[in-house]
Amino acid sequence: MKTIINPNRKIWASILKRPTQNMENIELTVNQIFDDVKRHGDAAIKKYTELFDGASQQCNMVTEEEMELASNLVLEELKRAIKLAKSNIEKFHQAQKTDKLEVETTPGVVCWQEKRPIEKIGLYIPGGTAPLFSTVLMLAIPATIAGCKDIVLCTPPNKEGKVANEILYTAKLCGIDKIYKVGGIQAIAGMTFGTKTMPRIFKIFGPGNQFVTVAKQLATKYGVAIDMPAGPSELLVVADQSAQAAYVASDLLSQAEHGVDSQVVLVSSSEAFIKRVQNEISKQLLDLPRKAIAEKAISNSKFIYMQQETDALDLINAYAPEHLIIATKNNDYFVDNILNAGSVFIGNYTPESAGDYASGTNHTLPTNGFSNVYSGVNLDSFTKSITFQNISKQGLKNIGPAIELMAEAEGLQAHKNAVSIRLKDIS
Ligand SMILES: NC(=O)c1ccc[n+]([C@@H]2O[C@H](COP(=O)([O-])OP(=O)(O)OC[C@H]3O[C@@H](n4cnc5c(N)ncnc54)[C@H](O)[C@@H]3O)[C@@H](O)[C@H]2O)c1
Ligand SMILES: N[C@H](CO)Cc1c[nH]c[nH+]1
Ligand SMILES: [Zn+2]
Repeated sequence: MKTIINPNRKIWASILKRPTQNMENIELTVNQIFDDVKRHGDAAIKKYTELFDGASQQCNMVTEEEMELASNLVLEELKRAIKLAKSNIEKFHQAQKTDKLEVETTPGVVCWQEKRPIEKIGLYIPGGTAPLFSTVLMLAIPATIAGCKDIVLCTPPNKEGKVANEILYTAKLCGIDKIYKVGGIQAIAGMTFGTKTMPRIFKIFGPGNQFVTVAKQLATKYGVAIDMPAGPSELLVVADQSAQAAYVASDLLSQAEHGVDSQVVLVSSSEAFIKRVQNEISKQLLDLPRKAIAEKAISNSKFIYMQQETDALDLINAYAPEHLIIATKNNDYFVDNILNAGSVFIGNYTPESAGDYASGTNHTLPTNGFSNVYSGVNLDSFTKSITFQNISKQGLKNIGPAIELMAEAEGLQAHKNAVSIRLKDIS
């Protein structure tokens, strides 16, 4: 683990490049699978499920009996933990509901905006290297609060063609019953085109590996919306001597264990502190069941000494991390000035894992620098705003002449006429 000392701004982009695989190869695979699923529907999905997940299945839908059985197999203690997380996630997302916004812009001209749910949505739950049942909570809860009606869930099966009990239990708890044992690119393609067994949906939500993320991006070319690119997990920690090296190491490892292409970064104004964190990482790694994955991700990670807080802030904003932990003497400076981050965790007692599971915020967040333009999943992700207006006779008298003038100046006579014909009747 090497420390980079006060890197020059010119090399920020190159040192902070994400450890993604060759995207061109992935795009090629994604295009081929999309084409195949578009032409051959379920048969193609079956073929790729066998190829990538090693599962041979006759039916790709989870049955009611499977749901029931799975729910009975989840330990009561874990069920209680899931329910606590559900309650907090519900509270935070319920509070995101906003009232109807109404403004009388000119006397007699009333404009308002109302939110309506997206009708048909698809939730992708990662399951390649770990069955992320917490993601079911993060997607199904806001979808239900927003009022989405047709919800399907896709997740990869294991080699026996089964989905983890915890995913099925959590889905049942959240009222989701249309579950497809399909993952990866083939799941995204299935929801994009629709097949005999899978419906075509309007918007796809959820995180995934690079294959899933590139597939979601391709889905947009076929008229399906997506929440955002939410790929391999990332964490940037900015910490100084006031932080606990062991805590910081545990946070960095928490995101490193997601996958070999995860990226974690430490920025600190103390070289001695960085050294302590690196030593702690080496120690803590030894006990991790996913040691090999975390070790590979750590090898791609960056430890950066930044003498000046102002430079550190600029670097963080340029990197636009998915998660940002702030543990410094001067937390307020970073909190007040951060521009680009998916979700921020403040102080020594706010591990990033809290947001992954149970504090209430959503863990489906933009990666790969996209937090400079995208928000993480929230209640609004599941709705669209419709504007309405109702203009009285007096209202049209008030703004009509301005509309007539503007329409004429744009050379759009029919637009002007639509106002003039009414004004003639009123006056
Ligand atoms: N950004 C976020 O909000 C967020 C949240 C949770 C998890 N994540 C990330 O989600 C990812 C989950 O990844 P995962 O792999 O465990 O599960 P996954 O479900 O995303 O992907 C597994 C699927 O990938 C496909 N696949 C695997 N290798 C392939 C290949 N060579 N060619 C084509 N398809 C292939 C298979 O179909 C497999 O079912 C991790 O990278 C994790 O960091 C991100
Ligand atoms: N850290 C992931 C988001 O990048 C979310 C997650 C789910 N389970 C554990 N972690
Ligand atoms: Zn995580």
